Amino acid sequence: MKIKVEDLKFAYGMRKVLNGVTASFDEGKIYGIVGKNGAGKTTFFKALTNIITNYSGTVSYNDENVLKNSSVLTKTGILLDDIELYKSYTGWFNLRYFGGLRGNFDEDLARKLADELDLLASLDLKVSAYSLGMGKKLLLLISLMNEAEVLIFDEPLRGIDAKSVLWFRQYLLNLKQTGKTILISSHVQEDIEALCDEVFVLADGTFTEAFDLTDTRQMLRYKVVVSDPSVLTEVLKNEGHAYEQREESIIFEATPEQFQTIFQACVSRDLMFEEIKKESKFAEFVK
Ligand SMILES: Nc1ncnc2c1ncn2[C@@H]1O[C@H](COP(=O)(O)OP(=O)(O)OP(=O)(O)O)[C@@H](O)[C@H]1O
Repeated sequence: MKIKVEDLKFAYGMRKVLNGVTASFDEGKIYGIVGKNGAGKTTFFKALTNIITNYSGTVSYNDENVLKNSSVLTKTGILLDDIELYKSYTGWFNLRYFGGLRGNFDEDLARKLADELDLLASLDLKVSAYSLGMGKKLLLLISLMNEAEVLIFDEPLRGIDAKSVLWFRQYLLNLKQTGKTILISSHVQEDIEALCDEVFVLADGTFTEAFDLTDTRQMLRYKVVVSDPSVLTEVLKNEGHAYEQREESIIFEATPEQFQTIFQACVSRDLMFEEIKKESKFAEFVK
């Protein structure tokens, strides 16, 4: 399903949070929404899913306005941090209740995924006895229960163990292959890099930057330590790259192809690279 957002504006009282967000999200892709604490990522997701409705602008799924036809949301799975589970009931109760709210509940699928997430045995316990990570895994399972066409995850991997993070990443990449539309917010650069095709930066109420992570010509930020910085800085100058020297490191921007040219020019002058770190430029907006 294609999601289209036009000029979305929303305020909590006097506090403007979304101030004219326009974007569209296609099938078969994973989108990252990043931004500082309080930038409005959760609020944006709530507006996409009718948890917040008193906004101006439009949100449509396959050209159906969600405010006018909320039934399109039966095809949406959402994980938000602040969904209140029934703590005095078991994991199974919560899974069947919330997982089944929007349609058929597939007990076999629930059991299979719970097993893969090492949560199966704990589903018989009351949620009040869950650790933070177990609660998060239960929320993850709930969001995956209704075979949604659109999946929206607010910080889905915060607090869960490394094995489950890898499991969940692979699960999402498989879902993407089946044509789902997936949005995810995260403060973890590796999760965004491993999962997302495109990244939008939310700041001051709008998307201020967008990065296409599938573009092999994207500019990366390199941070390197070399045996003789003067050789590298000379090569960078010759190749027309600005750079910054910070303690031991030299920092500059280049595409992977440009980096190869710089690297070869340096190596042919016997320069040793002691450390090479690279990161996508979006990384500065994630933390
Ligand atoms: N129910 C609420 N009532 C009033 N203000 C709220 C409410 N929920 C959020 N806000 C405010 O709206 C702003 C955006 O919050 P939101 O939770 O959407 O940000 P976020 O980008 O998801 O942040 P984080 O990265 O910390 O999760 C913040 O200033 C927050 O204090």
